[in-house]
Amino acid sequence: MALPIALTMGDPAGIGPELTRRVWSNLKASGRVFFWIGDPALLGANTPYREIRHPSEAASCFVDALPVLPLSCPEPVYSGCPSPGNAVTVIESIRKAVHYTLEGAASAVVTNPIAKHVLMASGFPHPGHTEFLAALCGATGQEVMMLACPELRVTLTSVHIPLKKAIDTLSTDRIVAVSRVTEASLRRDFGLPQPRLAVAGLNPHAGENGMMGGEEMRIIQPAVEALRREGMNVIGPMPPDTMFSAAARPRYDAAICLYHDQGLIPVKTLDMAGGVNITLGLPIIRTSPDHGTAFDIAVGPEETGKASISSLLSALAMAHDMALQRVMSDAQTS
Ligand SMILES: NC(=O)C1=CN([C@@H]2O[C@H](COP(=O)(O)OP(=O)(O)OC[C@H]3O[C@@H](n4cnc5c(N)ncnc54)[C@H](O)[C@@H]3O)[C@@H](O)[C@H]2O)C=CC1
Ligand SMILES: NCC(=O)COP(=O)(O)O
Repeated sequence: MALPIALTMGDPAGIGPELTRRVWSNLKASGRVFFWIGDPALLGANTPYREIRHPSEAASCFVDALPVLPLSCPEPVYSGCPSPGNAVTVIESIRKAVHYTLEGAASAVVTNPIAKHVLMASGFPHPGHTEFLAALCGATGQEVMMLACPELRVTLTSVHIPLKKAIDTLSTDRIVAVSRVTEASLRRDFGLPQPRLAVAGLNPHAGENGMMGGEEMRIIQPAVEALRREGMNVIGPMPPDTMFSAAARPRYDAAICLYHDQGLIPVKTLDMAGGVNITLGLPIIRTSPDHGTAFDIAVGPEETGKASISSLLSALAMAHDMALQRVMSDAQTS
C-alpha cells in the first residue's frame, strides 16, 4: 500500500481547516490516504476524526475518520483574523510533515496556505514555505518553485522578492541552475523522457534585438546556449506576451519565468481552481494549492461552501502521482 500524504494545518484562521474537512469527505472512499497535522478543535462537530500517534495508523481509519496528528493552538482562533500568537503551531505542523516524509513514513508533504506576514510578525525568518522547506531539508538554495495546471507548467528564477530586485539579481547562472532543476524533475517526478524547456524573455518583444532592453542578449541568450551545450532541449528567449498562448504552449513542457508574476499570472488565469504549487529541488515531494489563506471567505466550522476544494484536491492528486513516478524513476536508474 502507498504511504500516506502528510497535510499541514496552514493558518488556522484561513480556509485550510474547512478545505481539509471537505477534501477528506471527498476522498475517504478513494484509498488516497492522507493525515492532517493540526488542532482538532478547528474541525467542528460534524467531521469524524481519529487522533493518531504515527502516520502508519492513518490508512486503517481513513475511510471512517480523518486521521489527525494532534497539535494545539495556544490562542483562540477567530476565522478571518489571523494571529502571530498561533504561528508556533503553524510552523510545528510543517516541521512534523517534513520530518515524517524525510524518514519515509509519509510519501509527500502537502501544505495548506499560510499567511507570510503573520508568520514573519512572529519572528519567522523565511518568506514562505518554499524557503522553509528547503532549510528543513538541508537544501537551501536548491529549491525551485513550480506552478502547474494541466495546460501549463512554469518555474521561477526568483520568488518572494520585489520585482526590482528580481530584475537586478537575474543572472545567466541562475537561469541555468533553475533550468537544470526543472529538467531533472520533469524526468524524475513527471516521467518525461525528453523534457522541452522554454525560457521567457524579460522585456517587451524579448528585447527586440536590444532596442527594448539588453537582458536578453547579455543574460538570457547565453543561458539558453549554455543549456543547449549540456544537451537540453531549450527554446528562448521567448517574447513573454505570446509564449503562454494556446498556440505556443504545446511547444514546451515547462516555461522558465524570470519573476514571480510572469509565471503565476498565466497559471492562475488559466486555472485558479486546479493550479498546484510544487517545490522542486528537494529530497521530498511537496505540493500545495495555488491559492492563499482567503481570510475574506474563511468561516470556520460553519462552512458556507464559498471556498473551492479543487486546488487542494489537485495538490493531493499531484503529490500522489509524483511520489509514484519518483519511485518508478528511481527503480529504473538504480
Ligand atoms: N502556499 C501558500 O501558503 C500561499 C499563501 N498565500 C498567502 O495568503 C494570504 C492571502 O493572499 P491573497 O493574495 O489574498 O490570495 P488568496 O489566494 O488568499 O485570495 C485571493 C482571492 O481568491 C479567493 N480565493 C482564494 N482561495 C480560494 C478558494 N479555494 N476558493 C474560492 N476563492 C478563493 C479569496 O477569497 C480572495 O478573494 C497572503 O498572506 C499570502 O502570503 C498566498 C498564496 C499561496
Ligand atoms: N505565490 C506563491 C506563494 O506565495 C506560495 O509560496 P510558498 O508558501 O509555497 O513558498
